[in-house]
This record gives sequence, C-alpha cells and structure tokens, in this order.
Amino acid sequence: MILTVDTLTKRFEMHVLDGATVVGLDGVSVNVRDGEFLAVVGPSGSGKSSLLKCLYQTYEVSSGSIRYHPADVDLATCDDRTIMRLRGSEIGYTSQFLDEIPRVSAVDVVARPLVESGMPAESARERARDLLSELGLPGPLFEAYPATFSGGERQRVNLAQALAPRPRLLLLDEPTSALDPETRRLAVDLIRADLGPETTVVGVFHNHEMVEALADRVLVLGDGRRRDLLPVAEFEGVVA
Ligand SMILES: Nc1ncnc2c1ncn2[C@@H]1O[C@H](COP(=O)(O)OP(=O)(O)OP(=O)(O)O)[C@@H](O)[C@H]1O
Repeated sequence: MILTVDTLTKRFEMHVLDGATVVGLDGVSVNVRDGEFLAVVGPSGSGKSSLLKCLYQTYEVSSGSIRYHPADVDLATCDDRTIMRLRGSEIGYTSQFLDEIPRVSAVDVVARPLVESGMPAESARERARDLLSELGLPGPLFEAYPATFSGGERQRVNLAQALAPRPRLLLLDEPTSALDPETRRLAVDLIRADLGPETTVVGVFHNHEMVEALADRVLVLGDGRRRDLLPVAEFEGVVA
C-alpha cells in the first residue's frame, strides 16, 4: 500500500456567498496499492480534482487523513517542509494546463525537474527529447517556447514534464484532455512503456478509452462521495 485515504473531506467556505459551504469531497476513503494505476472518474463537479489537490496538498484538507506510507506521514497534517521535500523528490502532479515559464524551450521545460534533482543537463535534455518525440511533438518545436504552442502541443510538453522524473507517486489531472485520438494513443503507449512498477499513478480521465487502456482499478466519485471502487475489467458500462 502506498496511500491510505481515510474519510477525506474538503469543504470550501464561500465568502462571496455569505460564508455558505460548498462540499468538494465528503468522507472519501480509499487504499491505493503500490505500483497500481488508479483512475478517478465521475461527473463534472464530483470531486475528482479536489481529491488530487488534497493528495498534493494544493488544498488544505478539512478533515480525514492521507497516510503516505513510504515516508510514514499524514499528508493532510504534515508540515510544509515535508510536503515540499516530497514534491521535490517523489510526488509529482500535473493539471491539464502547462505552467508556462517565459523564454524556456520545450526541451528545457521538460528537463528542468530532472536537472533540479541532480541529473546532468545533457542527460536530462536527452530524456526530454525522447519523451517529446514519443508524444509526437514536431522536432522543430523542441527548442521553441511553449507560449506559442497549440493546446495539444502544450499538453504534450506538460505530460512529458510530469513523466520525466518517474516519481514514486504521480497525480495526473486530465493530462490528455486536449489531445486528438492519435496523440492520445501515443500518450497511452508512452505511459505504459515508460512508467515501471515503481511508479503509482492516480489519474483523472474523462475518456473511457484512456481508463480502459491504463487503469488497474477505477474509483468512481459522485457528489464528493465514493460511489464505487472496482477493477477496470468491471468498469465497462459505468458512466464516467
Ligand atoms: N477552489 C474552490 N473553491 C470553491 N469551490 C470549489 C473549489 N474547487 C472545487 N470546488 C467545488 O467543489 C466541487 C468539486 O469540484 P472538482 O473540481 O473537484 O470536481 P471535478 O469532478 O474535478 O469536476 P470537473 O470534471 O468539472 O473538472 C464543485 O462543486 C466545485 O465547485
């Protein structure tokens, strides 16, 4: 087991609504197994992104716990230094949008986390080039700035950057939403080939094919609650 999520609740106090509360997650419990690919599905507003943001601690948890076993810590309550250390070394997160860095080339955007964790710059750039070409990014764009890229091109850079360090726990929030079917297939092939059993993935996907091609198990959310947790083979027919 890598994660034990216990009765996780996230409420948002809406100051603009006179302090009314919006519930993002309502008592969600789930165990995440070492090395598995857990897909998180559910209708819009069901709490998928909130779950990932609580795991990454972008959102402060209202109640409940998130036991991260490799470091023997509760991510919901541990101090910021511990979170920053884990983010730098073993927990990766990517949303569907690339955080652009002005005047940094696509290759360097992808290589940056590797260089920051100590890989020599040329090896990091080589891995970055490999990942970008596996995702079908046209060669001439490798040294260009992602600010001018199309949505799908940017998302390829984003996904490559998330995969590059092969984190122990990778949180993917709709990393392929802007990709065409052909590029989505490249993304599936790359994720399967590049991530070994030492990486556990919790990934939000709207696309059924992505879930079926990648997931071991599927967590179904609805109105912030856990509706189901099932092996992917039994997932067919469930509305995502
Ligand atoms: N920062 C926030 N402030 C206030 N409410 C929020 C915030 N983030 C999420 N929510 C609310 O929490 C609920 C769950 O949102 P969340 O983004 O987790 O859903 P989702 O399943 O990821 O949706 P989608 O598929 O549309 O991205 C929604 O009602 C949303 O309005």
